[in-house]
Amino acid sequence: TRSTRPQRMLKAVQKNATKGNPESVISAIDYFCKNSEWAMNVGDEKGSILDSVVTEVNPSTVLELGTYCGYSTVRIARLLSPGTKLITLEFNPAYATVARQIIAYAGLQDKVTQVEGSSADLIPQIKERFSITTFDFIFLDHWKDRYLPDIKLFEECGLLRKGSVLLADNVICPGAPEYLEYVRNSPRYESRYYPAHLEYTKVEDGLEKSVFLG
Ligand SMILES: CCNc1ncnc2c1ncn2[C@@H]1O[C@H](/C=C/CNC(=O)c2cc(-c3ccc(F)cc3)cc(O)c2O)[C@@H](O)[C@H]1O
Ligand SMILES: [Mg+2]
Repeated sequence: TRSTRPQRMLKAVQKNATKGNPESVISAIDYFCKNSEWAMNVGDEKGSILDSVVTEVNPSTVLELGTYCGYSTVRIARLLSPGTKLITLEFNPAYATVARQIIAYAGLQDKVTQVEGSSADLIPQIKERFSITTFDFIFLDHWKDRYLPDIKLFEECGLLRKGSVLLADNVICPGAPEYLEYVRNSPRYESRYYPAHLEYTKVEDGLEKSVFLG
């Protein structure tokens, strides 16, 4: 049977990137998406904004919702201080399998805890399963209509502390209007929009950074 796009992306990484070199893995995926097949990775332009926010926060505890093929997982994990781990949630086993191989090719498997399942089920289990009290940094890039319910779940489960930073992809395209309305109007968040473009296109998109105020 025909391969899937994630499988073709993995092949491109194995062919064009250098094992153990995260930068080359990122470049290989961006090259594949620009020259062969578009895919919904955060991409290089928004990825650079992601890098700058991660570097600024220098988090000890990180959560990513929506691993997909692991592109943003690699971008984040390569910037983490030694001993820091990132938890990434993905409920599609086929995507999780590709991501595992791409993260391993980058040599970052020791900095990443991949968890297979839905954020709705997993978020309430995180404290206990991973002995986490709160997250310093959360990257939201899963189903756009799940951003709002999941941020409310973070609040309910006590996973946010004063200063926790949430960064959401695609707040313009495809868009997350209810999420934006919430974080921009809630007195419990300080929000800022980073304008950019939809990955590998000229279409307007951007990232929303929201700091939990406690
Ligand atoms: C039930 C919600 N909980 C979840 N828990 C765990 N993993 C989840 C969850 N939702 C979705 N996922 C996974 O996250 C990924 C989904 C991401 C959804 N992203 C998008 O739809 C998206 C879509 C676009 C886009 C933009 C313009 C277009 F014309 C076409 C597509 C661009 C992006 O950057 C995107 O992130 C998949 O790997 C999916 O299996
Ligand atoms: Mg996205």
